[in-house]
Amino acid sequence: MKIFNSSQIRKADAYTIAHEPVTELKLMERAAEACAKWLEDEIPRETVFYIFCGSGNNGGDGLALARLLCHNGLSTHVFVGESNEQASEARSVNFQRLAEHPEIAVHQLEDAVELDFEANSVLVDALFGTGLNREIDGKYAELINFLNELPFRRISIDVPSGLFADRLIKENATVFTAHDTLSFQFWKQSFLHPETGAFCGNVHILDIGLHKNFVESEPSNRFVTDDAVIFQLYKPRSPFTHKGKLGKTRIIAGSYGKMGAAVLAVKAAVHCGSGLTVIEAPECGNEILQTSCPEAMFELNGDQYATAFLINENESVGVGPGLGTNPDTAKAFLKFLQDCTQPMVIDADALNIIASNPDSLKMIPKDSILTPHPKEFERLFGSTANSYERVDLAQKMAAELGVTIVLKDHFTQICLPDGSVYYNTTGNAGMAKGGSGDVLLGIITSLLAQKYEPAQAAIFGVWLHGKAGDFAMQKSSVEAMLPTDLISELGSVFKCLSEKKGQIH
Ligand SMILES: NC(=O)C1=CN([C@@H]2O[C@H](COP(=O)(O)OP(=O)(O)OC[C@H]3O[C@@H](n4cnc5c(N)ncnc54)[C@H](OP(=O)(O)O)[C@@H]3O)[C@@H](O)[C@H]2O)[C@@H](O)CC1
Ligand SMILES: Nc1ncnc2c1ncn2[C@@H]1O[C@H](COP(=O)(O)OP(=O)(O)O)[C@@H](O)[C@H]1O
Ligand SMILES: [K+]
Repeated sequence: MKIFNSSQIRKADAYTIAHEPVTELKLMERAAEACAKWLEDEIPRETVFYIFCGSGNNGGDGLALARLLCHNGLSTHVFVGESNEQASEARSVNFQRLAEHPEIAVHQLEDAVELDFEANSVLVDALFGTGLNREIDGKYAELINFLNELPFRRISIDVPSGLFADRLIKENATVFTAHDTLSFQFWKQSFLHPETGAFCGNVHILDIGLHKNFVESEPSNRFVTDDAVIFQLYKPRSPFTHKGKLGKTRIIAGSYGKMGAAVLAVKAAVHCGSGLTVIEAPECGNEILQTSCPEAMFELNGDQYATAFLINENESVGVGPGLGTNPDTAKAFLKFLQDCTQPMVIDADALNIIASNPDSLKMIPKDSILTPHPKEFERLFGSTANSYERVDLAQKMAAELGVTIVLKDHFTQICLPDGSVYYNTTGNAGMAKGGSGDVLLGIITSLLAQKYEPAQAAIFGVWLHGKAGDFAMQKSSVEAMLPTDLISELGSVFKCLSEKKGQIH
């Protein structure tokens, strides 16, 4: 799914109105219908809805929503400002149509502070959407601050009021803090970054049928990895395959005291379908690795830490978890980096060694995949003021170096050598536990061995990793789930994928 900025979203709207054709009023009705359906499916019927409507079309959505909810027998209050006369025609018509339902209580926005809210209230924010053009202050800020303190579920229509669709806000800016955001047609960039996404709660993208021709032809180099992308990438196994056709994965990981990282990476590689898997590690890991993952072959690269790296053609290499940064390991790794020509997956201490030897950046084989967390990224490429600038820098560096950079985050960003960026939306806070990144390295390297193109392996691997995390969370909790559970859940994720792919073809 493409990510569009505010002006592109306005163009999508206008294009749909002109080419479907459909009136602005009808499009607003579609948006309100989609919200009403979501609310009726998800929220108990005995709820009282309080809908706060601004002066633009976001407010118009709120007014239409109030009418639809009331029409379906739900208890509804709306709040409007004084400036209804400046509104668009579609919003004005929806304001007038409130009269069809005299049971809808209509209040002034400033009266909210005096109101006795019912115990079973839900607050709906239709104050500002993609038309926000400055920070919120004055009366609107007071109202939003008041609503944010009330002990009720809060739901935003299209965008939490106070957030811009496509840029950062100032620290301490006033923003409606939503538990859920019902947004139209596209993910907005601000939902995907921690500084702004934290205001959105759970995001639900509702289809309102914006014109397909516009979506296809309008350029964007930012995407969200959606199910359509994944179904296209996933290659089901041929029944006639054999292990020799499913690639050889080499995981180079582990040192004394950090052998768990190697165990997690190699197990993830095996569970992700690698035909043959080798774990290259120091002697101190031999017994641990052979016992915990008998499916993998063991090859020695040192005593307590790696001092030599083996190069084998026709293998896909994933290097770094638990490797350590002993000077002998660093020296051997840099030589290996220089001698290798095949794309590889580079994580953790291997990235730290590169960061300490900046000249080695240009030795990274083209099409390799780097998987830094934010701190590792900073060590490699320098600090940035915020996550928006960080993804811009990652996008630039990926293109300059001809590599894929997997910038690990809540919504991990996969920056490809062609300059495009894919945001991943699977995964959850239960994965914020040492070892989750080691699992990711194993998954991506395994896919690379199975002849997924590097960019595909990165996009698909990050999605699989997050999806396995979501399955693990359902069975356990964000607190208790383990990186090991991600590996166990890979089976269920592939099962779902192959069943769904079977239904499509
Ligand atoms: N695109 C689509 O596909 C569809 C879009 N739809 C909906 O339309 C929404 C976009 O509507 P929109 O363009 O009318 O803008 P919106 O966000 O309601 O606010 C603009 C108003 O706010 C004002 N204003 C701005 N900042 C302010 C501030 N800080 N403090 C105070 N005032 C401020 C500004 O007035 P100004 O003061 O600048 O003259 C203007 O009057 C979109 O989010 C979605 O919900 C659906 O109906 C159908 C499909
Ligand atoms: N809050 C979160 N939401 C979604 N994914 C997360 C979250 N926290 C961590 N992750 C994922 O878990 C992994 C952690 O990687 P990393 O920091 O390298 O861990 P480690 O090196 O300890 O194994 C990344 O893939 C990251 O995207
Ligand atoms: K809103």
